[in-house]
Amino acid sequence: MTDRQAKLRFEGVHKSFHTRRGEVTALSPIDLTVYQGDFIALVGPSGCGKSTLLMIAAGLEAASGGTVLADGAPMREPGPDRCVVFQRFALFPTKTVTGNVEYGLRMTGVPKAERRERVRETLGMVGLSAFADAYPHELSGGMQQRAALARSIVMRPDVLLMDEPFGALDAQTRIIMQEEIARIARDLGLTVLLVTHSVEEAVYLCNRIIVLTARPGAIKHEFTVDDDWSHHSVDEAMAQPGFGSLQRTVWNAVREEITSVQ
Ligand SMILES: Nc1ncnc2c1ncn2[C@@H]1O[C@H](COP(=O)(O)OP(=O)(O)OP(=O)(O)O)[C@@H](O)[C@H]1O
Repeated sequence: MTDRQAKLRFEGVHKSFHTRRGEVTALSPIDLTVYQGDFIALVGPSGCGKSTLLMIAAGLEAASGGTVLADGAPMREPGPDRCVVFQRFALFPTKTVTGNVEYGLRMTGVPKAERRERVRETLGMVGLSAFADAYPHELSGGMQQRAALARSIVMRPDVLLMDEPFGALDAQTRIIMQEEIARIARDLGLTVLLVTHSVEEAVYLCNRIIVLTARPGAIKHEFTVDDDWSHHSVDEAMAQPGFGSLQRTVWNAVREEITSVQ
């Protein structure tokens, strides 16, 4: 039991797609509660429904059944309380970094002076202050992903949904971004649901790791991460014996599912 507030709750949520080749069941009924301050990873074999669950949480995909509750109320559509960061940066190419980051605030009617202040503060947080007037094509991949992250966190979402957010980045940039999202999540007290293929990333960033079975995805096992590794740098954390042993345990659970369909 916990007295932390439930920000997002999946109750018997399942999903099938009707395709030309017949019905594809992506998700078996999922029961999962995301509490305030959780940093949860969804890991599992390719095609097990991780992104589908995230899209349902975002309101960008409809569940075939079950209920999703956002802050206790049934949720049916996208809202500024649940922002998504995708693997591909998805910035507006014709808007500057400032224009991109302030877009959601503008759409929700935040007055100009407050918008400018919040954008300034957020760009500082993600290390992009010097690039406020740059256009996406003038930025590196890592900087574009910082801008995409800024565009989400400027909204102070109840739940930040991230789908392989560092998957398109080079290995070095990825490590730096992992350390930065850990710091930002801590500073802002964010609640995060993260889809990742990297068990290492999950152990480093998360307090809960949900392993899904091969498709149709069901919850196979939930691991609790007792140590907050994200206070260390990634290389320091990985050097600790407890980190490696949890990483191996989680990976074995994922591997079991991958090999079950081979
Ligand atoms: N729009 C769609 N129409 C038809 N089938 C879909 C659609 N979206 C997803 N699927 C199917 O649902 C299943 C789950 O897909 P999903 O992308 O959620 O998996 P995933 O675990 O995120 O995969 P990966 O790790 O490879 O990104 C797959 O079999 C996929 O082909």
